[in-house]
Formats: sequence, C-alpha cells, structure tokens
Amino acid sequence: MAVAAELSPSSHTKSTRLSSSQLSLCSTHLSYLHRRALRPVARPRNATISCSVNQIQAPIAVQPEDPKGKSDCYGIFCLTYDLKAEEETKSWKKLINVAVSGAAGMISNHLLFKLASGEVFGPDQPIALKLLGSERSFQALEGVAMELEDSLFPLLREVKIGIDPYEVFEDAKWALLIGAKPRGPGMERAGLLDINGQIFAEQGKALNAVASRNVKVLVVGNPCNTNALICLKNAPNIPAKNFHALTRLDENRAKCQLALKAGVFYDKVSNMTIWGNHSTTQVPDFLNAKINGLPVKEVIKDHKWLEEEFTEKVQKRGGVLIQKWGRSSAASTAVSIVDAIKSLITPTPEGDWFSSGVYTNGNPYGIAQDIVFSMPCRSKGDGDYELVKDIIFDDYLLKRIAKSEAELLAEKRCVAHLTGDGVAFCDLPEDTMLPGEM
Ligand SMILES: NC(=O)C1=CN([C@@H]2O[C@H](COP(=O)(O)OP(=O)(O)OC[C@H]3O[C@@H](n4cnc5c(N)ncnc54)[C@H](OP(=O)(O)O)[C@@H]3O)[C@@H](O)[C@H]2O)C=CC1
Ligand SMILES: O=C([O-])CC(=O)C(=O)O
Repeated sequence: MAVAAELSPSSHTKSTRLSSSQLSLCSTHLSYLHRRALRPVARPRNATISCSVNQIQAPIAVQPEDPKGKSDCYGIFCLTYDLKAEEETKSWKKLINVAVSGAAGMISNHLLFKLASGEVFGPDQPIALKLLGSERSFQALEGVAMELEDSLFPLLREVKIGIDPYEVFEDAKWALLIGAKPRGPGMERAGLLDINGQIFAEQGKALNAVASRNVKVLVVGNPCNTNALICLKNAPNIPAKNFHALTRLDENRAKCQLALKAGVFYDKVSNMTIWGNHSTTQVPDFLNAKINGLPVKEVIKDHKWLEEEFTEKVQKRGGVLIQKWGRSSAASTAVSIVDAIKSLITPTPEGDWFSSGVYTNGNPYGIAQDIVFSMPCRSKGDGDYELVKDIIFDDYLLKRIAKSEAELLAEKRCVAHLTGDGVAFCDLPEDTMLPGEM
C-alpha cells in the first residue's frame, strides 16, 4: 500500500495534510521519530513523498538555498501530522502561531524554550514558533531552530524561520517583538529612537497586513514604550489595546527589592505598579503596593529609603546588571515576558494587579492620551485587560509620573514621522535613559 502527497510550490508553510491512517502507516516505519509526537515523513519542498509499509523514503531536512526559502519551515518541522491521530493529543487546543522577532538574540535564547515547553501557554496548547531574524542573523537563527528540533518538545508542532515580517507574522496570535538595535557608543538617543522606530513601523505594517485580527503584541526591544506606540500606529486594523510594552521586568525587580528590605519572601509583595516609561524615569509605586496585604509604607517605615534608594535601584537595576554581567538582562527578561503573557491569559488573582505598558487613550488617571505608558492592569484571562480604578495618588507619585509622561511625550515628538503625526522634532530631556544605561 503506498501513500503519495504532491506538494505545490506554495506549500512551504501550509503543508499538504495526510490522513491519520496514512500518517500512522508512514510513521511506524521511521525510527528517528520520537514517540511522544506523531511526526511522519520529512519531505523537500516541491517534492512527491511516498511511503509504504515496506519502503520509506529517507527524510530530507529542508535547507533553504535561495532568499525566498529563508522563510520556509525548518527541518523536522516541515513534516505534516494530524493532531487527532494520537491519543495524547485528543485534548489539545487548536494550534496557535507565536511570532518572535530578534529570535537569535540573548533574550529569545531563553524565551523560546519556555514557549516550546508548554510553560507559558499550558500543557494542552500546541504551538507554532515563527522566528524573525535578518540576513545578519540568519545562520544563528538556523542554529536556534536546530536546538529546538533537538529538544523534542511534544507541543512544538512547527518552526518557521524567516527574514520577512510579512511572512513570519502570518496568522500570528501573539507577536513578541524583541529584536532591536542596541545603543552603541556615541549614539544619540534620538538616533536610537529613529533606527528602532523604523523597525517597529515596518513590523506594525506587517502585523496589520497578515497577523490575526486580534493578535496580542508585546514589544520588548528598546525604547519599548515608544516602539510599541510606533507599532500600533502602523497597525490601524488591530485594536490599539492589544499592544503592550514590557515593564514586567521592572515590576519583578521592584517586588524583589521590597521583599529584601521587608525581610519577606517576594510572593508576599503584591499590587506593584510600574508607572510610565521603561527608562530611568519609571516610577515604582510604593504607595499602592502591599506587603502581606498591608500598605508598603506601614511595613517599611523608612520612607526616605522608599523615595530615594528603592526608586533609583529599580530604575537603574538594568545598568548595574550590565556592569556586573557585561551584557543586559536576558534570562530575567525572558521570565518577565512569560509572566506578562501569563497575566493576560489567566485571571488576575482577586485584589491584585500587574503592570504593563499600554495605550493611554481613555485612562482614568489623567495621563496624556496617545502614548504607551505603564499602568496597573487586571485581566479575566482572555488576553484582554482593564485598567485598575481604585488607585491612590500623592504629590510625590504624581510628580514622578508627570516626569515620565513628559519624557514619553518628548519621545513621541521625536518619532512623529513614524507615527503619522507630521514632522519629527526632538527635544528629549537630558536624563532620558534606558534602564541599561548609566
Ligand atoms: N523591556 C525590557 O524590559 C527589556 C528590553 N530589552 C531590550 O530587548 C532587546 C533585545 O535584547 P537582547 O535579546 O539581549 O539583545 P541581542 O543583542 O542579544 O539581540 C537583539 C537582536 O536584535 C536584532 N536587531 C534588530 N535590528 C538590529 C540592528 N540594527 N543591529 C543589531 N541588531 C539588531 C538582532 O537580530 P536580527 O539581526 O535577527 O534582527 C539581534 O539578534 C534590546 O533592545 C534590549 O534593550 C532588554 C532587557 C529588558
Ligand atoms: O537597557 C537595556 O537594554 C536593558 C533593559 O532594558 C533592562 O535591563 O531593563
């Protein structure tokens, strides 16, 4: 009995599906297939595969040779399979596409394996990883894909690597935008805003054109708030509410410092808001945060420490780490990306909240409209969020928030040419820095 599947030239990602019986027939004879997931015959593009009980065509990993091929599925992930064909997959949810840019970078090197393991979306959620790189990083991206292959993650059903966001973001349900040019010596922040802004404008357009209409976008690449603003402005068909700038790392850093000072384990710290920009003007809010359910100021009586040392420690944590490590936070950033996603796909515990850089239109705090600002959010676990209403403010907090707001408004003026707001005019305050800059 023979099975044949004809593959068309355009079939490089949406591969021809074999029936369950055909698949299991093929797969029983392929010793290289691991047992946890049904992974039948590998095939080159534009090829006919045939397999039979007695004769199996040797699998050939696809190695792209032309630039177009660079966006193809990768190696073992070019195999077709039927999720219904195996007992253990019966309770699995529908496959989701998760796109990651800067996929060959340091943060991604930690993050991708968490995504693929099921740690983020759960043990019943198969995923397809769509990895965006560049000509510069393409070989490294292949290395990443090879490591993903070798990890034998049952839930990882597809990997695609590519350099064209219009291909890589197709049908993405999540887009984790990590890739960005790091600020080099002597580079003006305005220059960084412009270079990275171009990247996020292009990626916003690509998301707008090809991603799922309800894609959730998490911008990590710095300066992440303004990059997120640029991205959402270039994606008018996707709700602005779906765009986030990562400030969860700052929240985690703040919780850790408060726990350390109070002598408690960090799970006792809750209601931690980071307000504003992911920069040294960010405001870790100790007025509304709680330790063991009590206001922080009742537990930590040293208010001078809170206002000065604590605040600065959180604002500059990234820079201190770079001095020690010689590179910026990657593992803890990946962990905080996981936290940020989980906060949107699981209901927020009663009475608590989390921080995320989100679009300010309609915010109840009087923060300027039309910027991306970190604020306290709650989620029902459906991927969406609402802003927390019962927040208290004092003069200290308001003054600090105003400073971060002014900085973001200045950043916005700098990138007006990328947001459709006219001619850019850059008058950034002198102390505008990323957490990693000292
Ligand atoms: N929001 C937050 O809390 C944090 C944000 N960050 C930010 O995350 C981003 C990624 O960090 P990390 O993974 O450690 O960085 P890496 O330098 O390890 O990787 C960054 C990736 O960005 C891509 N990139 C895009 N454009 C350029 C360019 N013009 N020049 C050079 N590289 C470029 C590169 O991939 P390719 O060539 O494939 O495009 C590279 O692999 C940085 O912007 C960093 O500042 C870091 C920590 C915390
Ligand atoms: O500045 C950087 O690249 C690193 C960063 O954002 C952080 O550590 O918070």
